Amino acid sequence: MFRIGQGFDVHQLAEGRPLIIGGIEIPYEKGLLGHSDADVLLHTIADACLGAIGAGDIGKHFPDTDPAFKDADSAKLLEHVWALVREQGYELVNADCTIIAQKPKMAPYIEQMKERIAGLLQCNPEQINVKATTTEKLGFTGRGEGIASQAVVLLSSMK
Ligand SMILES: Nc1ccn([C@@H]2O[C@H](COP(=O)(O)O)[C@@H](O)[C@H]2O)c(=O)n1
Ligand SMILES: C[C@@]1(CO)OP(=O)(O)OP(=O)(O)OC[C@H]1O
Repeated sequence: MFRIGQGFDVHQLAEGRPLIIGGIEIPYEKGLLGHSDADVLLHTIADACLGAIGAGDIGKHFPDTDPAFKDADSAKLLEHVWALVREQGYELVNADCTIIAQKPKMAPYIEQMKERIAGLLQCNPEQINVKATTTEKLGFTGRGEGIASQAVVLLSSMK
């Protein structure tokens, strides 16, 4: 049996924060603001996984009102979500993700992100695709006010 899920997330860019996307720290003048480390890409993958198993969203599992998740490492949150997926007997077919950011250039970091995500989802980097696009300077992403991300995951049942 196959199950599909999708995720979408946005975080604001702010000074004085590290920019962490896909579990990788990217050198940049600003970072993403959130209750956690605000890793917008890992959040969308977690949401897509939760969607695929019909388990709600990351806000339900890791409320932003809970001090336990203040400055949380999103890689740990995704590992927890992935354990739920595995408990239900699913494995990853593939994940396809898009980072929507005017700046900085993501291309130099894409391979590292794929490897990090594959490690978290216990699969091969070939099963993970990460893309990036600008919005041609249009909208909040185009003005550099924030970064968005979306992801689709396909799971298959091992039963
Ligand atoms: N933050 C970004 C945005 C884009 N890229 C790469 O540039 C290509 C062209 O982007 P357009 O928005 O002009 O289509 C895109 O396909 C990515 O390869 C990037 O690395 N980082
Ligand atoms: C990850 C959590 C929890 O620390 O907080 P944020 O980093 O603010 O992220 P968001 O995508 O807004 O929602 C999920 C959260 O509850």
